Amino acid sequence: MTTKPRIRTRASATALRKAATLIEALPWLEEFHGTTVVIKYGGHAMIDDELRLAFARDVAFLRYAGLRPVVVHGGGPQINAQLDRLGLESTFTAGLRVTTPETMDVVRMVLVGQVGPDVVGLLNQHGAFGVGMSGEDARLFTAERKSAVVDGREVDLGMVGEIVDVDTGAVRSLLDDGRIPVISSIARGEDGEVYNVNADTAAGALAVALQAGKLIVLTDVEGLYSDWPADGGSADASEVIDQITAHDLEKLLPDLSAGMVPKMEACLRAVRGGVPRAHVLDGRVPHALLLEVFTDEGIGTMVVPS
Ligand SMILES: Nc1ncnc2c1ncn2[C@@H]1O[C@H](COP(=O)(O)OP(=O)(O)O)[C@@H](O)[C@H]1O
Ligand SMILES: CC(=O)N[C@@H](CCC(=O)OP(=O)(O)O)C(=O)O
Repeated sequence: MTTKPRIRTRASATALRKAATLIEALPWLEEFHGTTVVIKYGGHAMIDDELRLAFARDVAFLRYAGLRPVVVHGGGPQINAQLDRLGLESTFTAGLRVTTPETMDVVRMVLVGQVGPDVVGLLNQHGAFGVGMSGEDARLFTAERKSAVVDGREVDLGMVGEIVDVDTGAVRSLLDDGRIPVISSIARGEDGEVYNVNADTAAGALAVALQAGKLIVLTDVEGLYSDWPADGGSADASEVIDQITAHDLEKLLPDLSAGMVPKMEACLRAVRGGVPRAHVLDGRVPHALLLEVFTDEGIGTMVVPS
């Protein structure tokens, strides 16, 4: 007895929805194919195991989709934990860690020896992509000592650096080779000293030097709130700004508080330096990166040129 071949004439509603989601990504795939995207990875998304796996999948997805992702990682909470174990205090001024030479050793050890390799390991579950680099390697970042101005007074921050030069040679070689550079925000000075650079700042400087198509900063809030801390004390009472021009952001900067300052400064620096779009996204949302890059709505706050 012969059996008739089964012909499927109708796709299920679920299958059609899946196809619609995939096809929604087509214009974005066309636009961003070959584009360099600098991603600052930090905050809560780095601590939660599920979110770490989702982040690695997203970055691998971007790479397989033909983009050129570069990851600059933070690690503030991990540095705090290590300092705590060693009985050393964590002190911040204007959102930056006051860095004694002793603290600098810990910062370097945690970022280059622990957090960076952890991110590389996650990415490499999806292919031989992740290559860790410190900003000291191949002269990626050159820094000068930076101080902060608080209430009109200059305050010494110790070994905190401000990036004055970026040599993108090694990062470009890795990208051309199909790798995903994973960068720790440590820099060497012309004076031979090692400096601690805020990771948001480092990501912004790198995005400009690479003339990236996007800078994406992942953090632990939905984006830039118009009113912080919100009236009523809860983030729910405040609205997320979905888009802001560099001009308007510059006016807003003096009113922002500590954690958001280096992020929004990095976005401003990137956009003013020729990066067409900079985003602050909620790293607590699984697959926030994919939602931003490949869907029509986008999420978080987008900074655009004036
Ligand atoms: N206007 C604002 N909108 C959103 N968050 C803000 C704002 N001002 C200050 N913040 C604070 O900035 C924090 C993000 O900075 P930070 O803690 O340094 O993040 P990360 O660890 O991701 O680098 C938020 O969790 C929030 O507490
Ligand atoms: C100068 C300065 O503050 N450097 C940061 C570098 C790490 C970082 O920026 O980590 P997050 O992005 O997780 O905050 C620090 O020592 O904590």
